[in-house]
Amino acid sequence: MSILQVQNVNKSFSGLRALNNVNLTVEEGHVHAIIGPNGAGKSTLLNCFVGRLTPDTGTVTFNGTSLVGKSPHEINQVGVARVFQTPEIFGDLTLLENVMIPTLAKRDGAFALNAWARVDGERAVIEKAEHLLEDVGLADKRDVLANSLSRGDKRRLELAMCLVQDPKLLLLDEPTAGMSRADTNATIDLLKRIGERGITKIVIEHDMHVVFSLAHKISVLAQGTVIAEGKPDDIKGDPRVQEAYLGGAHL
Ligand SMILES: Nc1ncnc2c1ncn2[C@@H]1O[C@H](COP(=O)(O)OP(=O)(O)OP(=O)(O)O)[C@@H](O)[C@H]1O
Repeated sequence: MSILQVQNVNKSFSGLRALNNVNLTVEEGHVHAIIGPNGAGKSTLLNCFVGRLTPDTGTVTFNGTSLVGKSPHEINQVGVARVFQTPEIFGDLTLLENVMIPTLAKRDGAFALNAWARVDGERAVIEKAEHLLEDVGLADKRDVLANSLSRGDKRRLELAMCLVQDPKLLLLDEPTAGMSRADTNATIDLLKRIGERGITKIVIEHDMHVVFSLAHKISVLAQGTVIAEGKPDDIKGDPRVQEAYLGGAHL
């Protein structure tokens, strides 16, 4: 069953066609990778899914609900969460506080920081946040300020902040960018474990090791157009992809 349908999406920036009639279907529970060379339109497409951009034409439907014209907050409320290339965390709060914030925001609609007093009594919220920190391997740092984390840990923290919202669809924009090979492999394992919960994921990624380790299906964008789509093995051998993506090099 599909969870996200993208039909005939177009987006231009002052004459530049960033997305050209993009069609995409994401199956529930799958990891769907979107790959392509720099400037292919991957981030533009993701931004159309989360309400940061509105397509000029076309439809984006999540679980039967149109996302076009909805605000990022509204889209988040229907179950779509995004992990950014540059982690969006609160540096001067502890890890535990960081993970608690999205839960409170989701529950109250608008989060007010003076709500901390109330939060003290909220054992369930604290326990959920603690579990998530454990899941991403940061439990021992729960009372540390987020500013002091390494880049890899900041990304893990942001992932926990997304997961605490119980998203149905998780969008990951280059989740391993700038990571060492060891951190990259740890992130692959972590994302596989999250996969066991049945959360659907869309991953934009340049690292083919990550893509082929995780993806059930891959869509290849080049100059705003989907030039190929299929299972990892099909994509690996597709000459159009090798030509467009790596200038003829082998994936
Ligand atoms: N806000 C904007 N204003 C003008 N042009 C833009 C804007 N955002 C993206 N573009 C252009 O649209 C095209 C697609 O950009 P996009 O960032 O979506 O590509 P990408 O595939 O994500 O690239 P990368 O892998 O380098 O992140 C590029 O030519 C880019 O310069």
